[in-house]
Amino acid sequence: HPLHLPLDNMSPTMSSSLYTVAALSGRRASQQGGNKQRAVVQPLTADAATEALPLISAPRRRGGGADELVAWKSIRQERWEGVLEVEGNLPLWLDGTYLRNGPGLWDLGDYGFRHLFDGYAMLVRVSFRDGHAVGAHRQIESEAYKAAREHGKLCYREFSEVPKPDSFTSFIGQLVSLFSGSSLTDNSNTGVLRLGDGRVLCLTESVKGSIIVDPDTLDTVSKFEYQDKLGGLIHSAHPIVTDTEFWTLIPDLIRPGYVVARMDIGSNERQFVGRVDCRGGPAPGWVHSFPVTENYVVVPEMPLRYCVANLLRAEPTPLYKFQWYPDSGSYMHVMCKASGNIVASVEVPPFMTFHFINAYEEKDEEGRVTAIIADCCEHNANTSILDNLRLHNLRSFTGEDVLIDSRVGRFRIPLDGSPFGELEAALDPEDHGRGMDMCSINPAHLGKEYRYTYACGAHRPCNFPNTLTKIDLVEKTVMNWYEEGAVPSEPYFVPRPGAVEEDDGVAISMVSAKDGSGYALVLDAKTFKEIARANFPYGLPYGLHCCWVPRNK
Ligand SMILES: CC1=C(/C=C/C(C)=C/C=C/C(C)=C/C=C/C=C(C)/C=C/C=O)C(C)(C)CCC1
Ligand SMILES: [Fe+2]
Repeated sequence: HPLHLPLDNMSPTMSSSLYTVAALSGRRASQQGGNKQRAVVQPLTADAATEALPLISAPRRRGGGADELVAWKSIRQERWEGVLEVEGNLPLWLDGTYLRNGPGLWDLGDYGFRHLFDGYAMLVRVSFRDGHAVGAHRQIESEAYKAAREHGKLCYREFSEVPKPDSFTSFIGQLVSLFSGSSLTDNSNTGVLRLGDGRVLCLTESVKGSIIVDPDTLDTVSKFEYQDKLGGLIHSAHPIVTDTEFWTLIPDLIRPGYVVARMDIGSNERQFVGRVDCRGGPAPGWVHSFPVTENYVVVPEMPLRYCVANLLRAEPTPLYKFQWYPDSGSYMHVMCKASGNIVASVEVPPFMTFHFINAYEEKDEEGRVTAIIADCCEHNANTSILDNLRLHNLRSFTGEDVLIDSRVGRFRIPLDGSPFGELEAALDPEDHGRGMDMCSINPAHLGKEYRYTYACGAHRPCNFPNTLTKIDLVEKTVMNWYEEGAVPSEPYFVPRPGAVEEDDGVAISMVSAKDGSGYALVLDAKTFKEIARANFPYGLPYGLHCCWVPRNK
């Protein structure tokens, strides 16, 4: 029988199973002897489903928005789990769990957040076995999310939102807590990765927003506490992770620069490797991600720099916590992993990137390293991409082509002491619709020469990347997947066990469809054709980064 869940993303034609978490109203909680809001897990019966109250009362502020895409709608049921209906044939070797993190809840009562990156983190899981799929989603229980749920208002400083002080004393308190880091969010809504020791870690750019989750139950297990003295309140949201190592970048806002640190897998102790001093000022450039090669760490310094004044501001500025300093220059630094020494520091044309794709060492005929090649999703040095990602803009597509152009930006950083590096498009950006972000590669090629990247591209006119694209960086050719009105997330490459060829595997993306439904799309990475889709019984909000947890590993 169809269940009437309080979930506006629910497809009316499908039934659902398993759990709901209902936040009890004050009335129900006090009947049970408590006076705070409490969440309980209960088996989902038809009765429970109709009785379950929305976690945070429904936002009415947006004025209906019947034609609003499900990709940009909050999910207000904390968790769900159930068997997914599969169309097509899932490969039998696909045995494990795909996890995707991202913002899932952008509303607190009648108050709607403004930016995509503000939403409270939600994990999506699709577990594949024997050609079947089980899906689930669950909110991450960060301190920021729990406090918002308990008090019905924002309590921590998010990407663009800042708690409103209710008195002068609390304003002073907030300033003090900003410097100590205690008011910074731990809303871990950006990445998810599997460490070589099996722990699954969710991340954002605050160090305290590093949270261990259980990949099966999606339980929030604990904070990932660094047991070292490196400090730092913020770090890159994309550490580089292999089976044995973890590399991270910590921007230093006091003495503008970056600390490069390395951690052994199995440990919680980062070790200082080296430091890069900024060549431009007044603060380090934003480092959402960075690339590595086999022997080097590449530290990007872009003119979109952290801005302490904007970090302190109560209202978001057009560039949020950042400021664009075109005269400060753009640089790429290269650090030797073994010694921590800087082996190159070159000036490059201005750039704007969130995501590095990969990097590798270019060698001459004698095998000497002559240059570092580093590829990224580059937004033509245009910071307006941040404005593209405001929820109002995402929710109001008028048919006008407003998505900022992007390309595969390829840096060449010479190691011969030359002062300048190059930045050029690695292929004609028209081939992927001048849209390019949310990339993945075959992890076996991390830091090494590689040929393929999978990403979101554009079918214009659009206001957001709306295709999936496979880019052959050697042949400079592209294959695209597109479905009208669909919003696909990062196509995550999962290699077939035992594969030899770089593109032998699948690319998995979660799609928020135009009709309000949602599904996990499985593309053959070689042909880039759909081989199966696993349908969720409700629409999924857009999400960010993914990882793969093989079974029994
Ligand atoms: C910047 C500070 C903070 C928070 C930073 C956060 C949450 C950054 C998140 C960045 C993301 C998710 C970037 C993703 C980009 C995606 C793109 C361009 C997608 C394109 C589509 O295909 C705090 C930690 C809150 C405070 C300190 C400063
Ligand atoms: Fe990212």
